[in-house]
Amino acid sequence: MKHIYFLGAGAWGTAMAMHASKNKKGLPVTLWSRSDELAKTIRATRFNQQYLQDIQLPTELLISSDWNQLFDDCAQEDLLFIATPVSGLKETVDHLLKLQQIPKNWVWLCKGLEPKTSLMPHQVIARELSLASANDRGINTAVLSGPSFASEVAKGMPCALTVASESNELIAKVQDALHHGNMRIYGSNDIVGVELGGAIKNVLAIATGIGDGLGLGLNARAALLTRGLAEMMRLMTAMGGKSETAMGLTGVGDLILTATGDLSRNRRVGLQLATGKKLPEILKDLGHVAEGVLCAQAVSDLAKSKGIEMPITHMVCEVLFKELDAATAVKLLMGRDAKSEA
Ligand SMILES: NC(=O)C1=CN([C@@H]2O[C@H](COP(=O)(O)OP(=O)(O)OC[C@H]3O[C@@H](n4cnc5c(N)ncnc54)[C@H](O)[C@@H]3O)[C@@H](O)[C@H]2O)C=CC1
Ligand SMILES: O=C(CO)COP(=O)(O)O
Repeated sequence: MKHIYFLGAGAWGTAMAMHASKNKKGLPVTLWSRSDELAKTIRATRFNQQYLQDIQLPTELLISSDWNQLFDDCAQEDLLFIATPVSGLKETVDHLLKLQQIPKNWVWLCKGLEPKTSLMPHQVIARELSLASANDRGINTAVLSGPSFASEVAKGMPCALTVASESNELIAKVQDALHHGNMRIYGSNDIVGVELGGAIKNVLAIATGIGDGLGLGLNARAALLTRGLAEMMRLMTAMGGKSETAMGLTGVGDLILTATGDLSRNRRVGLQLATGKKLPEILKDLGHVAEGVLCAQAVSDLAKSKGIEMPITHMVCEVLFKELDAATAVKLLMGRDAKSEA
């Protein structure tokens, strides 16, 4: 590996590129933005004020918006991180596959499902690779996830993440690139469990934000998180993931962080829904993606197609898309019939 690339200069791509640029081997790291203007501003000021306020970028981090020259000097064994939201995955992969020369190790950082198809990110990528007949281009893939607010990572605060892949070689490569300083990287082979944990915790963070915003109390919050975790585990195992993954960093770990930490965009959406503010206005003011809003329906549809009950997720969809008022949603959840906990 000679070079590390990050595609997508939002909060998370920027924070992770900053961390990677301090790698033990002194490998060059390039952060690519699709916006010429943002790339120019970051290069001139060393700040990405649009997505990561008041945090200075290290001088060694390279910034580019030149797609055509980005990989001119790349080697196949280089590491490429795709840091766009789920909505940018398809386009990014399609663009990559049109280039003559690209790194062959891809790791995505997004947390969600594709709307309408309910596909997990690894399935979206597999679909695009096979549509482009690119399966034989020897691309190795992995997902990196876990409890990690971008601003804390950008400030070098401690955090632990999980990389999941079928390739132990790629897991080791990602650990080599990122396991240093205040970041620990654990390995896993459970791609489905890791991806579903990341998507579902975002929906549950909206639910917890709603509950906290309505002032339902700490008992309610604990109940919501625990029953939400049960929903996560049910869908995960039905889709072939491991229940242990739900109990790890990318499951309960990220759920605790996102549902209870006010830095979470998804939680903030929930808090504002509880005040009666309308979704379009909330999203306009947020200035960032809230993946839980984009994937709640996809999670709910996937659960339905597998015959899995996810009442909290279903109620989040009703509040988000059917204008069900938040207090009524709570009443409906509390009014469900008594049942066994398992
Ligand atoms: N911000 C955080 O703390 C964390 C975010 N994530 C995940 O990482 C993903 C990205 O999140 P953020 O960077 O925080 O979002 P953000 O809203 O801060 O930035 C999104 C960035 O993606 C870019 N983008 C969107 N579509 C694109 C495309 N087709 N091609 C190239 N660039 C594109 C936008 O221009 C923008 O720069 C999300 O799935 C999120 O759930 C994961 C861990 C932590
Ligand atoms: O995924 C995250 C933390 O692990 C970020 O969560 P939000 O997108 O809700 O801010």
